[in-house]
Amino acid sequence: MPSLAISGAVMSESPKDKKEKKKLKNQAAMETLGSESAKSKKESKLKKENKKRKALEIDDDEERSETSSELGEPVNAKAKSVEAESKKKKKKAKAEEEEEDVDGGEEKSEEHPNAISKFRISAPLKAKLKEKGIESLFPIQAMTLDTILDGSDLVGRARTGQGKTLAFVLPILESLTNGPAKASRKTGYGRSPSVLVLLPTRELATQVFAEFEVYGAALGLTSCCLYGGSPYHSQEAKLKRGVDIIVGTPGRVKDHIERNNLDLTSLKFRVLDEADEMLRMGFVEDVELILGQVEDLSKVQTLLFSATLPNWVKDIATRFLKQNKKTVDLVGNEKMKASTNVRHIVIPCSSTARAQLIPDIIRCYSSGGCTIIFTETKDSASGLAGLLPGARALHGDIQQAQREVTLKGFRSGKFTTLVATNVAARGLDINDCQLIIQCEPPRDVEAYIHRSGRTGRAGNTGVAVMLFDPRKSNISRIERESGVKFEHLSAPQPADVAKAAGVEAVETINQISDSVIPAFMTAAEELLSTSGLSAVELLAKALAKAAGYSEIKSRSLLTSMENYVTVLLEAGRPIYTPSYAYGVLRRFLPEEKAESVKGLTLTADGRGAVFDVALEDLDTFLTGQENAADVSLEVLKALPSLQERDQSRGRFGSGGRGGFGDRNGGGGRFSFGRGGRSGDRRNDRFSGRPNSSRGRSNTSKKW
Ligand SMILES: Nc1ncnc2c1ncn2[C@@H]1O[C@H](COP(=O)(O)OP(=O)(O)OP(=O)(O)O)[C@@H](O)[C@H]1O
Repeated sequence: MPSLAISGAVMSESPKDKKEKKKLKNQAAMETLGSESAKSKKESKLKKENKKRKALEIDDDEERSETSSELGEPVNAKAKSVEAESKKKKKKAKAEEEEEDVDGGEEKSEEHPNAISKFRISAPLKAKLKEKGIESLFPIQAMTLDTILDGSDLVGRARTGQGKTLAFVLPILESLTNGPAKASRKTGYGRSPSVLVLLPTRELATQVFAEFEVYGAALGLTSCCLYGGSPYHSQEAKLKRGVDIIVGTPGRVKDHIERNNLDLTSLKFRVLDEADEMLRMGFVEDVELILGQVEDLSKVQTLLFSATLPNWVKDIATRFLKQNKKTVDLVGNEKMKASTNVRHIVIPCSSTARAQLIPDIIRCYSSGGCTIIFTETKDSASGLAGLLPGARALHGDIQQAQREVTLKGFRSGKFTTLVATNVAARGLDINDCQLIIQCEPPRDVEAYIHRSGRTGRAGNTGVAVMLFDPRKSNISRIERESGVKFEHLSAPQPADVAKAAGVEAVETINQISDSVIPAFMTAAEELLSTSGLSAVELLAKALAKAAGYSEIKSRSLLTSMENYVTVLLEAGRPIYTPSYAYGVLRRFLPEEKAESVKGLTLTADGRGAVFDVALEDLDTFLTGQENAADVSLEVLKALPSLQERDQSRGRFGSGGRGGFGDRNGGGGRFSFGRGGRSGDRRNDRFSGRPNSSRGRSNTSKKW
């Protein structure tokens, strides 16, 4: 089973790597000494380990049996047969281990099962991998390398951040220089490319291109990146000289074909990276045109990789990949589809409270690393970036040159908060990205998986926080479809955040030179004698100032708005509708006070309603309830389970009086929600299925 391999490789971290390095050193020393016995011992050990490694890889026979069926199904059938097979293999591996223990097994436990020394990777590439700190292959890489090198078409799926890029980069480079594609690939000045990699976004294209540049250079191969928004001239010049590998977005690649700059007739490899996204964006026709350029389909290998392969992608795989394609699916039918290295948190928050809340979330969850915030629209990305100190926006309306500057600045740590649309959701690999914040639930589960997967990469951990408005969002669908078990938390309370800030402020004070003391001594003494506060209290105030606090506000649990508190209303009988709850409030409050509550939502048990009350009105509410029979109001410390949007609709319909619309006409309460009341342009690309009728000019504007 795939999971066998996952556990082996993903866990490979520093202590083990140190051991591996030591082991490799030992091996090198043995070879230098020319010790025949050591050499033969090593060879026989390598043979055995190769066998074991093979046991972790896909089985050719099993794959053959699945090739004619559709993409989604083989995984099930395969899972069973692989499970039986893997039991056999486990037994066999155990026997081998015991055998090795007899003849010096102490070495065995130190070497990683997927150490790069064990793979068909040539010396220069191995050296480059080591230079980049890569000593062993990740499971998706280990399980696909031989298959690709041996010439098969392949569909590869692994969770975000598990190294899918190198899973195609390495075997392609090897095949072109030492493998089957070597003999027939074009060489020399003006050569047409051997490899085409298509991806959905410019940022991702640049990133994958960089990998080909680094590893391709080690083997003397050249690459070119083709994406829109950048001048044609330099791309044309490069193509004219001849390159081996093209990485690009469909629109610009198509443009170059139409301008006769690009000849794709003799490709050896075609890669569709994040194919589902590319097709969802409406690039189907472009992709078809591009893939259709190859003259002899039997001579080209097609590879398709993504962390998500929605069912409809199987049609695409059937159309573009050979019938006998192989499938390596490390997610398969496992419940959890999102990254397992990420803590998935949801916090209720109204759109109006986001800008106040997000800095505190960053303070509490970013561990000092960088944060990507996802918004649904370009306007809200720009708007939010403007409100958050030191943040920058990234979306499709920003000039390409500026997009590149922004991403470079973010990667290099010049600023630590990026506010982006889905343009940054796929594939981007940003070092030290600790926290993802989604301002509202995305429309589909794939977007959730990819966005949250911008953290917790390559075996690291991270946190993904999703804000949601319980009255408008349905997070249980995302939870169900992604297999994520959300941690339901309330917004960090300002007092808690301030405590954390106090610790930082102590550091700041400690760093101040003692030389300042004499100058401030007199003022300090005078303050102490006149303020009526103790020295510790005054010091606390000084720390607050150093941390940027002049007061501590309260924050509601429900909408996360400052200076509001969340209250539970019960009326001695079930509360079935919001209008009934408003009716109860009007029994003991003036009309305008009853109408002033924010975010009124029914509890999941149907016994009450929760809402936010302005701190200044709280007394009026609490005193008022005493005059109403059977009514109780309780200021909440934790939020109870609430009814979600669909639940309420299903039960009560959506159009009734006092429904979940904004009773105040959109002002102040959730006024930026899904209905687009704010006039904010919403990205319209998630139509759920690829829309071939949408033109490129249309789609290129979406983010
Ligand atoms: N064998 C390896 N050992 C250590 N690090 C690796 C290895 N392979 C890849 N990485 C690193 O893991 C990170 C994630 O890799 P990559 O971007 O290819 O993931 P991915 O599976 O394509 O993710 P996504 O689905 O989000 O696009 C990168 O920083 C990459 O350099």
